[in-house]
Amino acid sequence: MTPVATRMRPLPVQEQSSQSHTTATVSVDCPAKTNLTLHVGPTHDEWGGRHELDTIYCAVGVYDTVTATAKMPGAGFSLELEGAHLGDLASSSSDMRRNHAVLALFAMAQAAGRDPDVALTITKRIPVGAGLGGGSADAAATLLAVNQLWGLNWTIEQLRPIAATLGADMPFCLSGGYAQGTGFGERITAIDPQQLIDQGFAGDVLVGAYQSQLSTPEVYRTFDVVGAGADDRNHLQAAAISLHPRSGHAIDAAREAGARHAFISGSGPSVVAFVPDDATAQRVIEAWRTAELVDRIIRAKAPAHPIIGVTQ
Ligand SMILES: C[C@](O)(CO)[C@H](O)COP(=O)(O)OP(=O)(O)OC[C@H]1O[C@@H](n2ccc(N)nc2=O)[C@H](O)[C@@H]1O
Ligand SMILES: Nc1ncnc2c1ncn2[C@@H]1O[C@H](COP(=O)(O)OP(=O)(O)OP(=O)(O)O)[C@@H](O)[C@H]1O
Repeated sequence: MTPVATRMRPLPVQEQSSQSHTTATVSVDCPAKTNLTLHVGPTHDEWGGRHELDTIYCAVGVYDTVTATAKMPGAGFSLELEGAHLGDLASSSSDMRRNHAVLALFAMAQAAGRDPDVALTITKRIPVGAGLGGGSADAAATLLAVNQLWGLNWTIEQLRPIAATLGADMPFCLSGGYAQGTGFGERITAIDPQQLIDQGFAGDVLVGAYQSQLSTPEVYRTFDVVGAGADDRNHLQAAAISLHPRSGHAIDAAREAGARHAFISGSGPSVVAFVPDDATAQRVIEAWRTAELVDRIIRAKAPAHPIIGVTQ
């Protein structure tokens, strides 16, 4: 499919400069995330009603690219989105001021005491509303890019509290790899990867993606009613499958075709399958395609990490 470029509506409350003054451009490739385990506990009022989590995050090598370019002082910000699969971000009712990358830019501007005079471009490859943390990846990429663009040199540990104000997954997305998340998902602890690698949670991954999106709050609300399946490492899996049954069939097919692990990614509806070799990958792809159990298949590697590049 030919990629479409969507230029977002200009912000009415701020003057947009037609001539941006480029001092530097920083591009960050930020990977998607999945949850190798996701244990969901009770809700907490002090977290805005969010649930207590104990999760093992894993970054998966499907990357969005966020490019940040300095603009003239007072020029304000701009946002451009590119990509073949923009989901509800392509809708005319999508408000760019609510885009996670823009919220991240504003959070950095506030923390640094600066104006958000930055042009952002997001090349989206992570499916939207898919349980793959695409918005969180874009926010994390923006924090990393602006940190570099403004020469702040803040450490990841200094950036994490800013990321935590934006969402549960964002602190993890700053570093990628594997990590444990507790609290509402925002408290990140390093873990020894060897056991996960030995269990087959590394190497080749197939992502089964869908045109339809699932709303994360709706999946949590459904979980509150249906609970977790007896053997589910991801407590949101039964809720996501009840809302999107094709994902359940895709999990069954991937396991039958020899995937070492196949599960709902986060809040779904995407399915992630870890495969031990190329022959198994081909069998899973064939099974998914023949029965039309997914709409799109993305091949990737895990674990993955953000990549920061300064182009000027
Ligand atoms: C499903 C996961 O991706 C698993 O890592 C996360 O729990 C959700 O991550 P996220 O989208 O970054 O989450 P947030 O933006 O903080 O919250 C979105 C919504 O998800 C629900 N939510 C999220 C995190 C959490 N610990 N409990 C929740 O109930 C709430 O309805 C919340 O309003
Ligand atoms: N930069 C962004 N990329 C993707 N979605 C965004 C972005 N900014 C805002 N959103 C909105 O956030 C919603 C969730 O999108 P996202 O791709 O982050 O889903 P998700 O991975 O299922 O989220 P979660 O992290 O809650 O599991 C979408 O409805 C989308 O409109």
